[in-house]
Amino acid sequence: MPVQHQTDSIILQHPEGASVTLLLYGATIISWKSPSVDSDEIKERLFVSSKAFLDGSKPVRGGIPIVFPCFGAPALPEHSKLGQHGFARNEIWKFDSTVMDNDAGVSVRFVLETNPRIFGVFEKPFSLAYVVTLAKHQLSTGLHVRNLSPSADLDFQALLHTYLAVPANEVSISPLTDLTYYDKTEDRVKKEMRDLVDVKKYTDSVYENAPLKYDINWKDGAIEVRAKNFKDVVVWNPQQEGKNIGDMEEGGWERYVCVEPGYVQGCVHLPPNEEWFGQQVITVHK
Ligand SMILES: O=P(O)(O)OC[C@H]1O[C@H](O)[C@H](O)[C@@H](O)[C@@H]1O
Repeated sequence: MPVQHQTDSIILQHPEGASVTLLLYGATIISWKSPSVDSDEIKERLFVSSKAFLDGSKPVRGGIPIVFPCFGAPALPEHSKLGQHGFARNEIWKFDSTVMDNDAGVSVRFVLETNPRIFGVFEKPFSLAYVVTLAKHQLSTGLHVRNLSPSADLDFQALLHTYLAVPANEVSISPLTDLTYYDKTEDRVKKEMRDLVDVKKYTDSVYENAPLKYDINWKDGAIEVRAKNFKDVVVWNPQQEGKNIGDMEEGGWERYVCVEPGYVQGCVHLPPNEEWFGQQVITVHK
């Protein structure tokens, strides 16, 4: 069965070996396995900490949590009751439909609508849909945000917090040269001078108006991330600071880099009754 329904998760299975496991909690993808281009060996492509909570008691430390409607601590007055990274990553989403199921791939759609708990912290009428598409070497994740208000804008930030399983001390991310970024580790704005960005030291960088296509390379691997409408990208690896993260496994920071396409500098002002779509497409090249 290409789409398997478990009590609290959905498993997608591609005929040529790729698979995805998604928790309904947060619509968080917690596993993406894919063959390499030059071999049929199936590898896990996402990092999830062995200390992550997968029981819905806390956002998952790894995989692809969805950040909405604020990134980091809330900045807008109407977001003031929200926690870090908003509520989408810690609400239970509903499976909506299988969008596609053929030899090219399998695609499923999830939805999140408001509920009394969300309404208590965020009164704006909205609906979210998340479309996950699995192909042999590719995972696409698209977030649709609909403003259900007939009269007021919906202001939000959104981001896909992707933990790529890579050797962090070898990996490079490019092209980010000449971009302006906010270095959260130093609380200041900088210009990126490096052609190849690494995460050998504690890195928490928010690149603004980024090129929407990123090459993530290391000795034995190559992954490309493309984005649509997520104009910014965050590169995060805590290095030894990871010891202060309760649900991070010891040394986990050596096994991933977060490359997070998002709209997080400023926010989307979505007019009444309109829809916005942001997407990332991750392709395994090696
Ligand atoms: O610990 P979390 O709430 O999951 O956030 C994890 C990280 O998310 C983003 O990458 C932010 O830029 C970081 O500042 C933050 O530490």
